[in-house]
Amino acid sequence: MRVLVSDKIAKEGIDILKSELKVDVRTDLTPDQLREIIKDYDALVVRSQTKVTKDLIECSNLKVIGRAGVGVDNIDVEAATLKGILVVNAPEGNTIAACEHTFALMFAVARKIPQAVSSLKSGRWERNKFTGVQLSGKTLGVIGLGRIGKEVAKRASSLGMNVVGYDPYIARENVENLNIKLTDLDEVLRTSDFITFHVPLTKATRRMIGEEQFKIMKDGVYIINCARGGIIDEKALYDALVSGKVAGCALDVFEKEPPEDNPLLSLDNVIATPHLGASTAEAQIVVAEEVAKDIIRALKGEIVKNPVNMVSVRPEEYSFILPYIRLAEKMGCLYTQLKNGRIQEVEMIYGGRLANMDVKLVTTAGIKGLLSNILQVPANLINAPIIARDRGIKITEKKIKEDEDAPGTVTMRVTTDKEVGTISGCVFEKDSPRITGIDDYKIDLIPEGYVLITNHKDKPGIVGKVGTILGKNDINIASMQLGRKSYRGDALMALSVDEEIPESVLKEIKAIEDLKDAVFVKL
Ligand SMILES: NC(=O)c1ccc[n+]([C@@H]2O[C@H](COP(=O)([O-])OP(=O)(O)OC[C@H]3O[C@@H](n4cnc5c(N)ncnc54)[C@H](O)[C@@H]3O)[C@@H](O)[C@H]2O)c1
Ligand SMILES: O=C(O)[C@H](O)COP(=O)(O)O
Repeated sequence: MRVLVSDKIAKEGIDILKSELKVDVRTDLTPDQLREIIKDYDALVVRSQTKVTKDLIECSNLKVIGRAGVGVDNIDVEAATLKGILVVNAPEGNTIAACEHTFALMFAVARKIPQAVSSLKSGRWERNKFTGVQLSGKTLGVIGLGRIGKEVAKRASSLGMNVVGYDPYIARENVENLNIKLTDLDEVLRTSDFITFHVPLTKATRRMIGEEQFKIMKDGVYIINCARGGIIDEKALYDALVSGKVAGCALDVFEKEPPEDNPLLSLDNVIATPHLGASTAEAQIVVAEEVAKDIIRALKGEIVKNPVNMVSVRPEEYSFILPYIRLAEKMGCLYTQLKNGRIQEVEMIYGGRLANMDVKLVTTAGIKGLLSNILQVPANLINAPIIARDRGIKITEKKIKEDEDAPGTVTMRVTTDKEVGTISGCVFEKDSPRITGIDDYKIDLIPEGYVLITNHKDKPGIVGKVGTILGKNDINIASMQLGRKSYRGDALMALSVDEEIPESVLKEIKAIEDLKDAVFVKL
């Protein structure tokens, strides 16, 4: 497996990649050169510089794209998802670095440090020119209270600042102990002396601050943006800086990076750094290591720690849920081999301990299994929900919260235009998945290898006839499961066999009297 690293990441991450994969580090590539070679790689590792466009994704054979950092706005995640490419990032490693850089910028803009340094170095001693403002006692507006925003708020309080925050997506309890007044955007803009941004660049946050928002702000406000260029309209910011509405501004990020002839950089009251928020030795080691480990996990087909476009599993539930992920996929795979009809709805029903867990990945695995035998391009854990949605399949989850101490059970209830069918399963002991039911029949089948499933009348002789035909054709039976609805009523047999059953042999089996149907499945 080959990995291309196209932005500079720490050596520690490269070493981890090299321990298992063939790694090329090429930080000098033009977009055209990258496009030319990308088809030869299974994985791509980037920071914010490489633009992973739809076009690049479409001409690649990538299985995973790793972002050594938080923001994935340089990656067309939607295009990757549609192609079934996993995107992973390293969201926690640079939180403190970005938070500290925010304060570095806040102090620097408040005390005009860069301007004073450059004046002094050019031989001047201009003490009167560089009087600053104090942070203590001022109100800091924090827009976005995720990992970085919260760390900023915490430290601001200890500097004696009053903190007001805006983040419509977090629960109040999440910031309860942080001494923040959580309020609406207008109030934050109206009451703050300093405003700092910690939101991702999304459709909703792009230009969330423009001419109208500057009008609401206090005269002489200071702006710090260590999140993403594009969140603040740069033209409106320029005008506000020129008019004096904004006293000073500190930018680490720009709408276009590197900024070419950006008029903001010509203003005395603007200080700036070239996207250095995450650039500490410590943060770079952690993000490089994190992303490298996830790249290896992804290429091995293991569950990754920081998926961007796949539902994740809570770390504490990981080892319990993992065998159910495999089981659900087998259940889906069995269903489509066993039954016909256009799938309209899939209900995943969870019981026992599973009913208290986040089981989205188990559901996704079930859908992946259902789609696995019917599509040209195979479904995977990334694109299965999208493929299902595009095919008009409704997916629901139900949790039965009785008997929470019992082992987890999962039932896949599939509605097609012909019938409603169910497959049930359970994981015995530590890692021993079983199919425990097909429709109303109770069985105990290890979902592996080749299985012959028959529907027949429960009467003496039928099982023997099937066995004779298999024996005659040198097909070895590994195990047998029988389920029946009632004595001498309808019955189901699941025979695990060691060899593939050819169509001609299956035809012979189907011709047995009182045997209604026989299907050969591969699990
Ligand atoms: N300058 C740098 O080098 C640097 C370093 C790290 C991160 N960043 C940027 O900082 C951003 C935040 O990082 P994080 O780790 O704190 O991310 P995070 O996901 O933990 O936090 C983002 C917060 O923004 C909130 N949010 C989203 N949309 C919003 C909206 N429309 N209005 C208000 N709040 C909204 C979310 O609810 C979330 O709480 C990243 O997306 C990245 O772009 C920059
Ligand atoms: O989103 C991030 O992680 C930061 O913006 C850091 O970007 P970088 O890895 O290009 O420094």
